[in-house]
Amino acid sequence: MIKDDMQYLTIALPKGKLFYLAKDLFAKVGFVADNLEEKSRKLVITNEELKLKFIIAKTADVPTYVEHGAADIGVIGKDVLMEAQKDVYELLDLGFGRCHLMMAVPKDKKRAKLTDYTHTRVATKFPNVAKQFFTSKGMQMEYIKMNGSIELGPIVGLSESIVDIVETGTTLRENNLEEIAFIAEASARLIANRASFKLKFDRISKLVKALEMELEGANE
Ligand SMILES: Nc1ncnc2c1ncn2[C@@H]1O[C@H](COP(=O)(O)OP(=O)(O)OP(=O)(O)O)[C@@H](O)[C@H]1O
Ligand SMILES: O=P(O)(O)OC[C@H]1O[C@H](OP(=O)(O)OP(=O)(O)O)[C@H](O)[C@@H]1O
Repeated sequence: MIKDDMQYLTIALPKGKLFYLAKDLFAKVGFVADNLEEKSRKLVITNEELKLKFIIAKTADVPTYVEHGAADIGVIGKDVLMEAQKDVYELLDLGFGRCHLMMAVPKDKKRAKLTDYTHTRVATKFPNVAKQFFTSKGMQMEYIKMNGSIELGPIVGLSESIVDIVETGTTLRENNLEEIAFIAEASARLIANRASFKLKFDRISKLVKALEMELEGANE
């Protein structure tokens, strides 16, 4: 059983926005499996011939699967990876899922400078990233962990600000919020389990090279 698993390469794909982008990129380098769909109720999809297993995972759990070796490699947004603080290798920037982490506040309650928000409440899905950012600015904050619709926080009086990702800026605009501090760029990354990277080095490094070539081709 253990020997058999050794031959397989297990890939964790996140449900949600990155799923089909990741699936399509893997398909371009020949990493495919029948019936690999985001909504599949079968959560492990195997291609026996290619010795591949795809795990369909909840976004925030991908770094956990990879850190523990339940998956050899995985695809995850840099934002979630920064927040998860897991001991994994980050192998490649896959270029899609581009967005950035930032702090935003209600337009009509904007304070003169960033440090004027010290000791206020910040609603976020990313408390670790937020804390690192505010600590680097010498600011102590109260963190309120949310799981979605973060922009609601200041509207309903739960917090004075948010830390979240922005892509087009539409959600901020539609909720009368304004970005006041940039925190970090994010995009999808290929990550690997540390032991798998050594034990399956040939296979993983060939995959990384193939993906790099594919991404370079797409950028030309
Ligand atoms: N506009 C965007 N909104 C959300 N995520 C984006 C956006 N643009 C790029 N991304 C990237 O896509 C990743 C996955 O987003 P998605 O909304 O599918 O996950 P999630 O919100 O964590 O999942 P869930 O809905 O299960 O909580 C993000 O972590 C981020 O890296
Ligand atoms: O700048 P925009 O293009 O408007 O995108 C940013 C929005 O997208 C994400 O939410 P998501 O769609 O993942 O829903 P969620 O609020 O449930 O996390 C993020 O949390 C913002 O709310």
